[in-house]
This record gives sequence, C-alpha cells and structure tokens, in this order.
Amino acid sequence: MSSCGGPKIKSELRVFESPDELATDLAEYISQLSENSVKERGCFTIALSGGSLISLMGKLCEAPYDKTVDWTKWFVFWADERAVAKNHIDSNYKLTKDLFLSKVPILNSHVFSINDNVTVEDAAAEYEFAIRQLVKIRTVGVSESNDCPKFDLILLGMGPDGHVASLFPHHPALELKEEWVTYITDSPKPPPERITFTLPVINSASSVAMVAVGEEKAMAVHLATAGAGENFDASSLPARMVQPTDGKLVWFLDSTAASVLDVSNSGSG
Ligand SMILES: O=C1O[C@H](COP(=O)(O)O)[C@@H](O)[C@H](O)[C@H]1O
Repeated sequence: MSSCGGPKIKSELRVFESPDELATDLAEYISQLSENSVKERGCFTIALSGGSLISLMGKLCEAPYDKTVDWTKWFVFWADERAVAKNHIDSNYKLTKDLFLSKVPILNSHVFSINDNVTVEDAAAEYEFAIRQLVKIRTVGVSESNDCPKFDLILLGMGPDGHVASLFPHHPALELKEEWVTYITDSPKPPPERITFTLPVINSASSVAMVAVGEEKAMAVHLATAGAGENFDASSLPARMVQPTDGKLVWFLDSTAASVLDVSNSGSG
C-alpha cells in the first residue's frame, strides 16, 4: 500500500495494488474503528452504501474478525437505498444482507433498513425520524457543531460520475442544509427513485471512508482529491463535497482507480 495526505481537502489516500489488498486493509480499518467506538461509546454506528463496496467488505466476515469484532454492539444504517422491494436485485439492503449481514451475528433489531412499502418521500421522512430517536438516546452520536447525527463510520462508494450515496452531479439535493435524509425521483442511474443521506449528515460523521476500484473511476478520483481552481464547480462532482467537518476522510483505492492521481498530491509512500 502507498499512503499520502490528500491536498486541499483534509484526507488520507490509501492506494493498493489490487482490490484484494484493499479489502484486507478495509476490514482492519473498520474493525479498529469498531473497537474504538465500542470502548468509547459502548456501540458502533455504521452507515453503508451499495454497489461494489459491499463485496469489498467481505473479509470482515472471515477470521480473525468474525470472532474479534463485537458484532452485538453494531448498529447498521444505509447512506442510500434504491426504491425497490427488499428482495429486488437492485436493493442495497438485499446486497448487504446476502454478502455481509447473513454472515455475521449482528442483531436484527440493530439493522435499520429503509422502508420499501411506502413512497420515497415517506420512506425518507420515516428514516430521518428513526435516526432522530436514536440521536435522542445517543445510540447515534450528535455533532457538536450542527446537531446532525454523528455516525461512527459512513462507508461510501463512488460512481464514475463522482456520485456518492444517491447524491448526483448538479442535483438540487446537494444543496440541502436542514434535512438529514431526502429522496430523489430522477436518478440518472437506474432505478430513478432513491432515498439518501444529505451532505450535512455525511460530513458530520466521525469517519468517512470512500472506496473506489476500477479504471472508470480514475478521473473522478483525480478530480475529487486534487487541488482545484477557484472556478471548479463542486456540484459537478459530489465526491468532492465530502469534507467531514470534524471527522476523518480516508480514500481506499486500487491502483487502477488511482491511476490518474495528481502526482503533486502524493506524499510519503
Ligand atoms: O447507485 C449506487 O452507486 C454507488 C457506486 O456504486 P459502484 O458499484 O460503482 O461502486 C453506490 O455507492 C451507491 O450506494 C449506489 O446506490
């Protein structure tokens, strides 16, 4: 692995020869954060996305983590979900259930999936309400700067267009300041209806991990992590708007996703 501090945005870049090496380090990283949160707060709140990220979490289900992670202290959320039934192939919940949740002993009552039986508008409102209740009892922490929920870790994938969760380039949802969870009905990537965390929630997390593999992500990775000119339109690249206020941002990249990284951004390896 080579590692370097990101440029203008306070972040760490971890670059791996292969997705397999990335997955090994990602499992260790998540396990360490879990251990720290359980020690400090008695629980670990993690918000997941969909896509390729979930298969890259597979090593967490294997030794030693299957035994060493305190799974009973985990509370699982979704940073975004597609408006499809939970057994639909496009469901982020189904993906996570099949590849991760079915393999580790996380309590069912600690899994906060998004309602697939109501409209996206209602599902977003219901999800925000549920998170507000968990913030009140401090299962989910709270940001001191803006009263937003402070998840211990938000794991994000990124599309080749730079979208994160279901926040797409130039979409008005990128501007939301008060809402914690919102919905969209015009996703450029199918399915069109989705529910998503807003940027204030993502940027209030204690840790955000951005995971990207594959050459088709290389340009978006470069633009999201490089220093940009004053005229750069941030809303053209939502991944660039992920800038935790008090938390830490770590990029996990394979060598192909990192292939266009600005060399002037690379620090010690
Ligand atoms: O639609 C989505 O896409 C992104 C990226 O997916 P990937 O397969 O290109 O890694 C994902 O992070 C998001 O959760 C999902 O809904």
